[in-house]
Amino acid sequence: MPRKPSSDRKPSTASSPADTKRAPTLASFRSEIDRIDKELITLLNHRAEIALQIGQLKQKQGLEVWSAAREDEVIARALATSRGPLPAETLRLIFRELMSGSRSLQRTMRIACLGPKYSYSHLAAVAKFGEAVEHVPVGSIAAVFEEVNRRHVQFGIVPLENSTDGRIADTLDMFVRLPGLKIRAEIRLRVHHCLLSRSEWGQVQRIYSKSQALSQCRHWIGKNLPEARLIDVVSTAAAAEHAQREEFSAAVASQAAGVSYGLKVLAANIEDQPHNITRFAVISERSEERTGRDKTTLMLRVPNQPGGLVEAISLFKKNGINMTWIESFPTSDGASDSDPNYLFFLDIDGHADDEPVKKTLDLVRKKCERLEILGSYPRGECIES
Ligand SMILES: C=C(O[C@@H]1C=C(C(=O)O)C=C[C@H]1O)C(=O)O
Repeated sequence: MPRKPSSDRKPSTASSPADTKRAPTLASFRSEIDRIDKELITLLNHRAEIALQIGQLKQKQGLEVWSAAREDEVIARALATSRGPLPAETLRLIFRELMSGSRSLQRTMRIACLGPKYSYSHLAAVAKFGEAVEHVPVGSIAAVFEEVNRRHVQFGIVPLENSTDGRIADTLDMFVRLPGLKIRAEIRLRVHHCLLSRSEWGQVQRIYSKSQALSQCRHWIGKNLPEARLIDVVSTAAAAEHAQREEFSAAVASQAAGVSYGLKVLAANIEDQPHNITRFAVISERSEERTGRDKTTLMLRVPNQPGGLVEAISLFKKNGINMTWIESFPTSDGASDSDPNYLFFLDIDGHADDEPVKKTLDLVRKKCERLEILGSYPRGECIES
């Protein structure tokens, strides 16, 4: 049985420093904080016990412990309820870890991402799942998909697209290869790059990073370090490792990677566009339930003939369904030497179980040679890295 919340006692005002005739002292303020902390701990544990019971119920019903939709709702409500003075970001972090810790009482979730730790994929994983999970850094985006597919982990984090630099081909390619994996949630992470090094600015001869990060900073680098050699490595965190090992080299990576590898921040916020957002997908074996504020990602191939694409996607317009993303992706799927083929990746508003979306997808399917629903999931808010 869950314990009753500590007591019905209202936050005591009688004993508050303001009501005593004497001026409040440091000691009296601190004893008030000690009393509040005690109540908070009782309430936090009471909350965790209830979450544990919800987890047991879910297990009986064959549901998963983690619910992206519910966690978004809890955080949104906490932020809407708060009248300050705590910053919204602080509250968000507190609730994120509270839910992460509650989940871990039932099972340690394993989350794969492109590593090493402190890559942006890892930061996105922490932003979504908190710290009380086992982060499993792997060597490539393909390996993230494979880890989920082999059930070595429950979830994987993969980048889909960046607002400055466009789609991430390695991710789209893996959806072509393993279309059975579903997008379960999205994470929109505001990415701020730093130039990190153990050497001084004037000594930097080589800059390591992932190709997308170098591309997002290319004007800044061209202007400020025009002579440096740019070297593409598997991830931004791997770049920080190089910069730690080698003198006269630098990395473009997150500030957190700089702290972790003991590097100096030679310059911060070096991304060319201040609005630099990477959209990550949480992939798993199943889709998320409806929330009423969902989107759906599709992968389709249309006949290679005049109007093939228009005939399929005009059905969204006809049925009042908003399309928010489209990417064409060359593929060997269904292609021959004389007849190259393209797959299209699309995002539409709504959940595949919403009646109007379902009906429209049935019509779209008839116009396609192939249509995969890669997942329906709640629209993600933008989170700071
Ligand atoms: C308790 C639940 O399970 C998990 C824990 C949550 C929490 O601590 O509030 C919220 C969503 C789930 O990820 C639930 O679904 O309500």
